[in-house]
Amino acid sequence: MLLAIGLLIAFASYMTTGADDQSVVGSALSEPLVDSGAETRNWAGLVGAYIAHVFVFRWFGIGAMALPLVLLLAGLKLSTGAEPFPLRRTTIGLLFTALWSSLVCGYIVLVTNSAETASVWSGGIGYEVNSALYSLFGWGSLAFIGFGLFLFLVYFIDIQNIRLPSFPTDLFTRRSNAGSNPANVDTDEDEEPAAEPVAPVRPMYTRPEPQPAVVDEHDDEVIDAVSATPQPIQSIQATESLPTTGVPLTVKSNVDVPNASTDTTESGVTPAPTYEPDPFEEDDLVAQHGLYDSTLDLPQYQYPTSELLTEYQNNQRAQVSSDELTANKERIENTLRNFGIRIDSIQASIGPTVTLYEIVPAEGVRISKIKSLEDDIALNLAALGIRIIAPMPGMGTIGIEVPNKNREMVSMRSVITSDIFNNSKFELPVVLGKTISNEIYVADLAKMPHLLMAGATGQGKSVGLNVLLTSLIYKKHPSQLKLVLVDPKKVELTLFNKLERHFLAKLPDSDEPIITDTKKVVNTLNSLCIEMDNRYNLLKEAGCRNLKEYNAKFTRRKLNPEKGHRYLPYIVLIIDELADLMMTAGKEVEQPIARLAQLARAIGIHLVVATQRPSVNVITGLIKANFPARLSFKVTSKIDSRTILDTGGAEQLVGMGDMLLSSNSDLIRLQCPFVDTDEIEGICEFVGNQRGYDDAYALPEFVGDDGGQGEEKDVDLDNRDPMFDEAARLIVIHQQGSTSLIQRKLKLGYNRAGRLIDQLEAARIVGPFEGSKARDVLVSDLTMLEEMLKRLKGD
Ligand SMILES: Nc1ncnc2c1ncn2[C@@H]1O[C@H](COP(=O)(O)OP(=O)(O)OP(=O)(O)O)[C@@H](O)[C@H]1O
Repeated sequence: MLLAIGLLIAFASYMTTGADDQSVVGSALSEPLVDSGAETRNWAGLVGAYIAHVFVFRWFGIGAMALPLVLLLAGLKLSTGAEPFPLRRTTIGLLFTALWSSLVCGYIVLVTNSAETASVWSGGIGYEVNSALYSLFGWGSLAFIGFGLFLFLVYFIDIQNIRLPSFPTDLFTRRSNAGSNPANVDTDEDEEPAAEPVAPVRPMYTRPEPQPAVVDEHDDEVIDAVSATPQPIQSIQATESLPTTGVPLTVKSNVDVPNASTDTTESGVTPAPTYEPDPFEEDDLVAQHGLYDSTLDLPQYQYPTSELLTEYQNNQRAQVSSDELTANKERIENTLRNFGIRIDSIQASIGPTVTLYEIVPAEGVRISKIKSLEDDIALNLAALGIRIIAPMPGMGTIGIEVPNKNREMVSMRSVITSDIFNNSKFELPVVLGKTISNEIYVADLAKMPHLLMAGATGQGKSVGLNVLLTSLIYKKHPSQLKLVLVDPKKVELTLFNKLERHFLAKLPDSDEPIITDTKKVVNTLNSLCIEMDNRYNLLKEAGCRNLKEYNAKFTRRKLNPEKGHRYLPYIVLIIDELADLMMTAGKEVEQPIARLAQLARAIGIHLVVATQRPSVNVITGLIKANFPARLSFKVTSKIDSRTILDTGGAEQLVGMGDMLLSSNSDLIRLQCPFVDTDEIEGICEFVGNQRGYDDAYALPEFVGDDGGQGEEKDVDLDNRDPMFDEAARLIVIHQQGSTSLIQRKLKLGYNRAGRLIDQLEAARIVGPFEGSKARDVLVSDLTMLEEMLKRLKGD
C-alpha cells in the first residue's frame, strides 16, 4: 500500500514536473547521483522521476495512474482482507482503462499535433500505436479504438447475464393494478420489501416494512404443495462448445428441466401471485447494499487448486498404432464378409479406452442382420468388451467399439483444468469423463436431476463417486453446496470427514458427519423430506418455481430474512451402496428416496445413489422410475445391465472406469477420470484447514417412529413450555399441526417449536407424526381447547 501511495505521488508529480525532469532522468546514470537527485523536481525524488518516466512517459501516460490503484487494492486485501471492490474485476477494468486512455490521448495528441507538449498524457504506447494506426487508416483508427472499448464492455459486463427490464408490461400491470384496485397491491406478503438489517455480513433491508393487511393465507395449502404428484418434465439438450479442440465440437449434457410452459410448480401448485415492487425502489436497495452475496459467509475461502491433483505423465493420450488400427479394420471387414455382409467404408475414431469403427454397410444390407450376428462378430474379433451399436443413433452407420491395447488414463487434473469444465455455467457441473471422440463430458447434476450408479465390485464406482464429489467441490463455494454422505460400507467416504464444517450436512443430534448406521440413514432421509417440504413452503411464499429463481430473488434482496427466507444451498445426497440399505431397511429407505427423487429437483436436493448389485430388489421399479439418468460401470451379467440401463452392453465394458451413461434415452460410452485417495485427501485437507462454519449444516430434526413413541412418554406435561397455550391456540385456529407454523408465527427456533409440538401431541391436541405430512389437529375449536387447557392447569 505504501508503494502504491509512493507511485501515485510520483506519477501525479510527473504530470507537471516531467518535462523538467526528462534531461535528469536521461543522464541519471552518467552524472553523479547526488547531483541528479538535487536537480530532480519530482516530489518522489530521482527514483520517483525515473519510475514515472518509464510508466507515464514511455508507456501509459495518464493511464499509468491505474497501476498504483491496483496495487493499493491488492495491498488492502492482503493486509486487512477488505475488498471494497471485487479485486479481479477491478484490476481488469483498471488495466484496460490504462491502456485505452493512453490510446485515446494518443489519438488526440496526434490529430492536434501537440506531441511536444502533451505526449505525457498519452505515453509512448498511445502515441506510437496511434501513429501506426493513423498511417494505415487515417481517422478510421478512432473506430478501432471505439471498437476496442465495445469489445471490452461486452466481455466485462457479461452481456448474456443482463436482465432487461420489460417496461411496457410492467408499467401496464402496475398502472392497471393501481387504477382498478389499489388494495390489491398489499395483499401478498411475498415481496417483503422491508425490515431491519439482519444478515450476518451485510445489512439487508433498511426500508420500513409496509404491513400486509391479510393474514397468511398460504398456510392451509402448505402441505398439499408437497404431497402432490410432480408435473411432467420436458427434456432438452444443452450444448457447450469445446474450445480445447479448436473445432466447434459439442458435448451434450442430457438433462431434464421442468416444463417451462407449465403454470404450476414442481409440486403441482400454482404459485401465489406476486406483487413486483417498484423496480426503482428495489434498485435503490441493491444500490445501497449491493446484491446479497452468500460467499461472504466465508469471504476468505479459497477454492482448491489444480496443483492438489496429480499430473500423470504416462498414457496421457491413447496410443493406438496404425498397425493395430489396420489389423482391426481388416479383421472386421473379413468377419463381416464371412457372414455375407458387404461394406462400403470403414472409419475409426480413437477414444481413451476404446476405438470406434464406424461402418457404412453396402446398399441392401439389413441392419437387423448385423445386430443378430453381434455375438459371432465379437467371437471372431476375439477381444474382450466389443460392443456393437447397430445402427448408430442419428446416422445410417454401424459402430463397433474395440478396446485399445494401451488405454489412456484420464487424469482428474486434465479434466478439472479443461476449459469446458472451467467455463461451465452449469449449476452443479460434474465432469463424468471422456467420450469416444476424446471430448470431455460435463453434465449438470442440477438438471439430471438424480443419478443412479451401478457396477460390479472393483470396476471404478468409488473412483466415480470421488470424481463427482471432486468436481462439485472444485466449482462450488461452501455456502452454495451441502453434501449428505451415506456410506453403509463405512470406509469409502471417510476421507470427506474433513469437510464437515464446510460442505457437509447432518442431523443436529448426530456426532458423525458421514452416516453409516442404517437407523440414522432412515432418519436423515426423512429429515431431508422435511427440508424439502420447508423449502417448498419458502418457494411458494416467494412465488418462485425453483431454487434458482428463489436464490436469484433473495440475492436481489426481494425476500425478507426475518420471514424465514434464507439463501438455499444445493443439497447433494450421496448413497454409496444402496443394496445394503435395502436389505436392512427395505421400504423405510425406499419410500423417502422415491419421494425425494420425485419432488426434490425443483428445490435443489439431488440424489446420487450407487450400488454394486443392480438387481430388481435393490433397484426397485419405484426407485428406477424416478432416476432418469443412470450410469453403469462394468456389471457381471446382461440381466444386470438391463436392470440398470434398460439395455445390454454394460456387461461388455472393460472395467477401470469404463462406463455407459444413459440419459434421455441416449447411451454414451465414457471413460471416467481417475482420482486417487491421496489426491482426495489433499483436497479435503486443503478445504478442511480453512476457516469454516461453526458446525456442519443442520438438517431439520426428525424423530423416527419408534423414537417418537418413546419420546411421547418422556414428555413431561407438568413442565410445559411457557408458549404452550399460545402454540395450542395457533394450531387450533389454523387447524394445521405443523412445526414450521409455530416457528414462523411465534418466531421460535426449530428445536423449541419441535418440543412444543411434542408437548401438544402428549396433551392430545395434535396427532402423531406422519412422515412429512402435517399432523392431524385433534381439537376442532377454541372452546374445546380452552377447556382442555384449564384441565391441564388443574392437573
Ligand atoms: N477411472 C479409472 N481410471 C483408471 N483406473 C481406474 C479407474 N477407476 C477405477 N480404476 C481402478 O480400479 C480400481 C477399483 O476401483 P474402485 O475402488 O473405484 O472400485 P469399486 O467399484 O468402487 O469397488 P468396490 O465396490 O469394491 O468398492 C482402482 O483402484 C483403480 O486401480
